[in-house]
Amino acid sequence: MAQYTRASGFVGLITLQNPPVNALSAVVRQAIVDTVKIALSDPKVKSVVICGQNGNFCGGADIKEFGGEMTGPPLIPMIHAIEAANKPMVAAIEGNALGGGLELALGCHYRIAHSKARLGLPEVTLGLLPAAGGSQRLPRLIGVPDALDLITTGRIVTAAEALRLGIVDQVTEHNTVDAAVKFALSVAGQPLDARRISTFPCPRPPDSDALFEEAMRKVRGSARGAMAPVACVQAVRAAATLPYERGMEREKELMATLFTSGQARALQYVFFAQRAVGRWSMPSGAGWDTSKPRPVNKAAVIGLGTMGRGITVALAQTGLSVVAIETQEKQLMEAKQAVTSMLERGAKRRGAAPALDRISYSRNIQAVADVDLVIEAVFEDMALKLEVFRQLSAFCKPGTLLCTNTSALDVDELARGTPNPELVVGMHFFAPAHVMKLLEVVYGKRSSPQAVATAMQLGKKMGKASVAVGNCRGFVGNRMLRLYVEQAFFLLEEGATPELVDGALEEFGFPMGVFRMSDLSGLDVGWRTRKAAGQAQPGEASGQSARIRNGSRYSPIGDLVCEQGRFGQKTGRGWYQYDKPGSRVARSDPWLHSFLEQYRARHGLVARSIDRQEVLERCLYALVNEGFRILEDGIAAGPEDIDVIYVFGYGWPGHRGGPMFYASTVGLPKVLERLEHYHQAHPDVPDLQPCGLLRRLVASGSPPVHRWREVIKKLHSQL
Ligand SMILES: CCC/C=C/C(=O)SCCNC(=O)CCNC(=O)[C@H](O)C(C)(C)COP(=O)([O-])OP(=O)([O-])OC[C@H]1O[C@@H](n2cnc3c(N)ncnc32)[C@H](O)[C@@H]1OP(=O)([O-])[O-]
Repeated sequence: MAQYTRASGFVGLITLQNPPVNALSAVVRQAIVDTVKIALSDPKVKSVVICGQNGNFCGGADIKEFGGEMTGPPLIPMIHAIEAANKPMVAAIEGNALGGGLELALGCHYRIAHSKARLGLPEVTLGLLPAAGGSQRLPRLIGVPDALDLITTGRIVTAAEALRLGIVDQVTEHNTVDAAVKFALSVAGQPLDARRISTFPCPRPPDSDALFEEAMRKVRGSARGAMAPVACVQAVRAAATLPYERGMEREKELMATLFTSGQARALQYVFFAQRAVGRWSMPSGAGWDTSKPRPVNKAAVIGLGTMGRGITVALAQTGLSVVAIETQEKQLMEAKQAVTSMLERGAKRRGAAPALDRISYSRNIQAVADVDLVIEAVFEDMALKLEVFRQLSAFCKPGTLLCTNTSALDVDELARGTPNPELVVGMHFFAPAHVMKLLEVVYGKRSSPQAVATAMQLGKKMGKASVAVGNCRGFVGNRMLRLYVEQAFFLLEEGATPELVDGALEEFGFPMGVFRMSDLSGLDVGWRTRKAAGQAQPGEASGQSARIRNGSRYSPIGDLVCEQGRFGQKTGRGWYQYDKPGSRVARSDPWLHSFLEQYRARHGLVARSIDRQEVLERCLYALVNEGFRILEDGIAAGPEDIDVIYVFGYGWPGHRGGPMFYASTVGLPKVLERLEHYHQAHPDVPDLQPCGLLRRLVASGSPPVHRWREVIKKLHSQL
């Protein structure tokens, strides 16, 4: 709702009241319409201020209402009525003015913001565009290039930037509502014609056609099939080329297409999934609501390779004191230099001072003595990690949380090597750790809920999408990925090329297909793991046994490519060829194609024609099937956890909502039928056998994804 009061005798004060973010629900919109009417018809009121309660202006349209039938007064006429008012309307912006919230403010004649306010039109991140006039008013106010930037990216700006761009008229360090009331009194009675943004001509840059073409090329390149960024460019172009009313019609048409596209539904699911993973739970029932995190003011990072450096930067940027430890002098000096330049670059981008003095460097592990939490990021080697943990247990003060940054090692085994296993958790960061948004917080059998709560809270402070998951080989992300990559290898054996597989996956929306990604991250990483596990065997063995491990189909193709010294971009050769080592432009490699032909001939495999549909079904359904197994095993608490991991850590396109959401949109019966089909065709790949949970969900009528938790709970209670 919205409260109406009078301030300083002559100012009508409308306060939006819809905690926590004052979203514009039907009730709030109705209350705004009613209170604006009261204010405008009260002869004593000379001007009006609109603000939000609890220091938060407005988080935009109520996203929860998007799924249902539209009720209450629509936003567009409501904002028009505000703009058409014959008394000055002033927005007092504290906290957030986002989406419909900023559009409401743009309907006002003046905008006063607190210095800590954040403003933006993030609709594109929800698969939409600013369709309450935002796409038409913002370019008229700040010009086409800046409006294009903000609307197509959804970038949020600070009050200082908003002032520089001309979005707000004044920024205050003091009480924003008081400042706005004072301002409203000062402009009472002044003409308003020049303050109605919809009447402004849209400033047209001289080379606007080229500008829009460039903007379109840019969004098409990065959107990977997402419709909203393209529609945003089209809407801004309408603002620049059409009269306001026609522009509004275009905005409406474009919005209607997006609203019913399915992509918006997927992205909105991701928005709520991101929040749902914060309400984590462990199989014991302990969770976010029952476990209090310990305060963390000082942390240590052990091992300053690529991961350790990124983690150090991320911690320092969060405001923590960090002790960065590396035993070798040369590596320590190199790491210090790298961390300093990463912090300086980040600070320059944000226009802030680099947090250099928060970090102290040491070669001595005893420097951990007074820290609250340690993140160990040494080489992925169990014996080495066990030794580090033994030393940490000796030198840390009691109660220090011991976290291991590992992508695959057994957190329970590490915990068993310490006297306080309840203090041990995994923190699986993704490279580069100061950039990538995902963090898997891995709880072992003995990890205390408090330790998990502390790691989850630290992840949140670092701005990560943090997901609590159970301990198993590869945790959630890499455990599922193995099946996806394996299918891609099998497809090569059966007749596909890296170009075909990557093309299908990139068309689906991944930034890179399996093979381009593998070239980027280095083929040798997986090869080393497979050798350690006894899977990769040297030589060119042929015949059935060369492609079987533990009774299941195995493809040695990746191992053979590695034996040629082809490790990907860093060696200039991998699944593709590159101009020189380190180059990023992948080109088709005839060597690889003839290698595949020889390989098939040696193994008696006859290449068949494979289409993109099969590539998608084999790779994606195998991945999804493992996702169901992970849910069945209780490693992830719900489908949202898996989807957040894949969208934020593995390049899964957000407009497809994550693998589990995607499966629900394909239809679970279809996913089940295709898995059955492929399992029948490949009985030597047991992983293709549909998971019991998938069968159960189909048998219970394929409920929507938000109801899967009920089925999973029931399943676990019967075990
Ligand atoms: C014609 C249409 C044109 C206009 C379109 C739009 O405006 S589209 C909208 C454009 N606007 C945006 O895209 C802004 C979306 N919102 C945000 O980015 C952030 O919430 C924030 C920055 C406002 C606050 O961050 P923070 O870390 O302080 O808090 P938090 O993120 O944890 O959220 C707290 C709770 O509020 C909930 N909730 C939040 N917003 C909305 C909403 N609009 N609606 C409903 N609910 C919303 C959220 O789910 C959570 O609920 P839970 O889990 O407790 O049950």
